[in-house]
Amino acid sequence: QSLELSDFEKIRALGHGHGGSVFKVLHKPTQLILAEKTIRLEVKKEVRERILRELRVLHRCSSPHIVGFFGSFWHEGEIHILMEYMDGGSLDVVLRRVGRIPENVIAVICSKVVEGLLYLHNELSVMHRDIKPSNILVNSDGAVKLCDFGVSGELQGSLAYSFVGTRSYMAPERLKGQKYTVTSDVWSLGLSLIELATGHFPIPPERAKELVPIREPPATVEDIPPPPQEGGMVVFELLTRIVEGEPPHLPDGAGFSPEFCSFVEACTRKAPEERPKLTDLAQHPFIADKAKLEAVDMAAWVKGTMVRAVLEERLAERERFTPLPPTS
Ligand SMILES: O=C(NOCCO)c1ccn2cncc2c1Nc1ccc(C2CC2)cc1F
Ligand SMILES: [Mg+2]
Repeated sequence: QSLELSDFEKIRALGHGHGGSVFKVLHKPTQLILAEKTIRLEVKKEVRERILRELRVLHRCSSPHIVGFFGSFWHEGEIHILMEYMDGGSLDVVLRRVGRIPENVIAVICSKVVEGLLYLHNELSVMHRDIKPSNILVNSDGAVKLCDFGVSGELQGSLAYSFVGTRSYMAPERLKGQKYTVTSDVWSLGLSLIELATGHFPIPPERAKELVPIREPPATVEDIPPPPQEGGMVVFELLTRIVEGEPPHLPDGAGFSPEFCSFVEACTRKAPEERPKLTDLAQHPFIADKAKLEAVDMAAWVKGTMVRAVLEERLAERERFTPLPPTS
């Protein structure tokens, strides 16, 4: 196999999700800094082979809105997936640092996520199946990219039963066991946008809670507030509310533009057939005005959210690559 476990040197842990851990690693032969995700799966040999074969499709995947793929291999019951390192991290962590994200920045994020979903649909014929802030990554070049999408049906199937946690971005039709369509990703996008804009997961509608103030990023990683206690609302009550309750929406009187409110309202319609298709979304006024989007300095905004420690780490890496001026 082209990738060898021994060629990778762990630099630091980037996160631990349900079923998976991600490390920042150095690939010694190429000196590339990558992110290595490991997922423990006890599956038969032919299932392991099929997952690797299905992931190989990712080598043909090249889009500015999809996290790069460098290969994958099995080792002692764990699959290792090597991908592009995104130094700005995932939006769930960025959100905890800054409280909530300004609407003009959300419009840029939303536009790139829709383009990424269109790429997955048109080029790979796959739906994402797990759109949420933690699967949208940003970097200090101002890029916004998708990861953890269902490119391998086998891996998707093997992970299906590991869904835990009290927050579900799943569309009502999916919670009712009906078939998952690309507009289910649109529902999840709508929920994610409300969370980015208000700083709260939108179900149950927390009328009492004011908007989380937009904060300056903390000085060090330790100052990042912990994730909301997992023991939130009882899961069943939450899922019932999603299936039977009114759809979530942006709070009125909070200064969100009519275009933003209209975009979110369309995404979170309960009936999947009433939700816009990705091509309709791409032309929605909230994200169709490219000049408005280009006016946002995304690179500067992401840098502003990165704790100093990570920025210093990044500069050190850059020095490693910048050739020293020739000695005179
Ligand atoms: O990681 C996942 N869920 O996260 C939960 C486990 O922490 C999942 C799930 C289903 N999947 C079905 N096929 C792949 C994956 C997949 N991982 C994954 C997908 C795409 C990439 C592209 C290179 C960017 C990297 C990935 F790691
Ligand atoms: Mg993830």
